[in-house]
Amino acid sequence: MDVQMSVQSRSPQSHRKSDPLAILALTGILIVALWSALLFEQRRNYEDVSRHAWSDAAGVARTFEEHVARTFNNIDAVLLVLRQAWVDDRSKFETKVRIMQAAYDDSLLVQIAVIDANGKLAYSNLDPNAAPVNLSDREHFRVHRDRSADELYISKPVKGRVSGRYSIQLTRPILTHGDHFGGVLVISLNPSYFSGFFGSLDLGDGGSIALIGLDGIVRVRGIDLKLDESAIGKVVPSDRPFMNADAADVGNFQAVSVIDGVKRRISYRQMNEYPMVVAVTKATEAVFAEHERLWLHYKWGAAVVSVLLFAAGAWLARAVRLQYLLKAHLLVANDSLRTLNTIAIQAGAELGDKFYKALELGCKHLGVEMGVVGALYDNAYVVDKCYSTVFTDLKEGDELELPAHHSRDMFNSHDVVIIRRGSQSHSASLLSNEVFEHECFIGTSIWIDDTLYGALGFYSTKPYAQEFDDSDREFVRMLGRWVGSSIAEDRAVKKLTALATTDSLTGARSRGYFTAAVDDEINRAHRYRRPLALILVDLDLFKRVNDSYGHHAGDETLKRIAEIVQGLLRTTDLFARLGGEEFAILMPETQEHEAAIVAERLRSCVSNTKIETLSGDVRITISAGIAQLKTGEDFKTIYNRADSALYKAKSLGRNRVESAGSSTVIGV
Ligand SMILES: Nc1nc2c(ncn2[C@@H]2O[C@H](COP(=O)(O)OP(=O)(O)OP(=O)(O)O)[C@@H](O)[C@H]2O)c(=O)[nH]1
Repeated sequence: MDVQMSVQSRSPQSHRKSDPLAILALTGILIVALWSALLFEQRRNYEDVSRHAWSDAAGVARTFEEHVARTFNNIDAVLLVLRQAWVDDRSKFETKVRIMQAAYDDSLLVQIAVIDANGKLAYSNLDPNAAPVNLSDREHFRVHRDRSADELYISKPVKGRVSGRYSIQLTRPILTHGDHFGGVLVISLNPSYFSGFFGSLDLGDGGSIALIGLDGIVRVRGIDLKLDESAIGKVVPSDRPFMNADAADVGNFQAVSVIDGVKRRISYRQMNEYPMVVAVTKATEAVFAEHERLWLHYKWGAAVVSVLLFAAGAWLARAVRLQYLLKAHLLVANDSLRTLNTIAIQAGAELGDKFYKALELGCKHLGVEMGVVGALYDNAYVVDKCYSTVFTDLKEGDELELPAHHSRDMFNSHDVVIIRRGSQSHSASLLSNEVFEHECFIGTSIWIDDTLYGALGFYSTKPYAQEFDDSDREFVRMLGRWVGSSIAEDRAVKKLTALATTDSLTGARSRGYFTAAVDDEINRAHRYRRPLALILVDLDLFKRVNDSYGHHAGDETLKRIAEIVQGLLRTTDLFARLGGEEFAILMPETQEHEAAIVAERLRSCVSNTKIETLSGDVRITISAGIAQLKTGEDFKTIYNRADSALYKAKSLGRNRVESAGSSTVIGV
């Protein structure tokens, strides 16, 4: 059978790549979205924290300013009262000083002192008998003496010669007799009073408060709830906004401290009544510490989620891609099988040809060199068909050693088995290595109605030429089923054909088959002018057998006689039961006298045979009429002549052979 078949290669030409890519793109978008949302949230949170930090610092600065102003106002009031007392009555002055001391404890009040017009210490509450040290170099003394205006002066912090402590000095001039400069009244305040005032307020690590003169000199600086003595008297850089005369009275800025190098957010307020600025600071690092800590957690969390998302996306994309590949492979395999089926049906292929085409298709599809369909008998594996591009010695009927391991697994499991050289079960191969040095194998058992028939296997000599995948597995499984169903179909067709062409009782050809075949033989005999003889055989007095032994014995007799006749004929002779107890024998290449010899032999054999039936032994004879095909004769006429000869044999007493005889027979 010449069957043309186009087989697609195992690699599908195209498959949908867009979906796996879309999954990856979606994963990428999700990751970008996650990070965008996170960055947005981080920015928002940063600005929130920043805003709160500014507003906290501004609030504290406002309160601090009020506190300082209130304190300065109170102390100024005290200065006025004490100055009046000093001028009026010394003892009254000392009484008021004691009252002041009691009212303002050590936490605020460091010293109350009076300097006379010559700059000599005239009084100190710390040591009423103190030596009259010269304090004319003090800033406040010079200011009051030179200005001669009655105003409060807040001097730069100094370390007291008497107290030995840093203090902020609030002073007023003493005016006598028509506003003449009579000295200076000094109240020294403890800077810690200001720095410690905010002990209950949390400015965070590195947060500070400061009182700074418009001259840029630090009066007080408290940091981490303690007075920072080292900062007292330091000059702040001139680039600070509050140092600018045009700057707003209230403001915020960020700068690195010249004192400790820490970056801070600073909220300042210029005091209304005094040439002072209050500044509240928060260390930038401390402000954002919590924010940074959270952000670090979020970053790690997002990184982990991103990695997981990516891994899940990649896994999904790969799974989808494999799915598409598998589907594409299976479609190719399915198409190939459909092609195979169509071709096989259209061409009315023989089973062997079907096997061959299936093996050819399998080899091309899988990219291997050899395919074998074999049947399994007790202890042997017999080749039904082999297709090979490299090896041709293996042919139909070759018997192979019964395979071990992998094919046994295959036979046991109904499933597809894949073997690669080096794997454990390779050692015992389906085909010994002397026959075919194969490196990899894929095969499946063939089952017909739950009965093991054999196996379908494909082999490659190339070591890792093939990575058999799930689609190959499915392809071989489908091909195995196809081969199995082809065998089953072939068997069914043969059975049906046999049923239609054979007489079910005697096993001789049926009347229908005989009638169809006889015309072909007659035509051939006429065309090639070859002799053709027809013998009609009829059992003698068969009715009596039925009557005497029963119908079943009659059947047995018919069957036995058919066996005898069939056994004495050539294979080219066509023996058929025409009906009842009448048989016909069409004998190509046979002349009438030769047919007569055969008929005589049949007659003799039957008459000498005792036919054993369940009802007893039957003895029967046959009569035969013979005719040889004449020129231009058809079946009907040759039949009639043979039938006449048969009639004659019956008439002449049965158990006889009679020939029609004719001078015009062909093939003599
Ligand atoms: N048991 C059995 N009997 C059959 C079958 N077909 C036909 N017969 C019988 O064969 C007998 C034929 O009888 P007849 O036609 O009278 O011929 P005969 O008895 O053989 O007599 P002659 O042909 O004249 O020798 C009939 O009784 C049929 O019933 C069959 O398939 N089985």
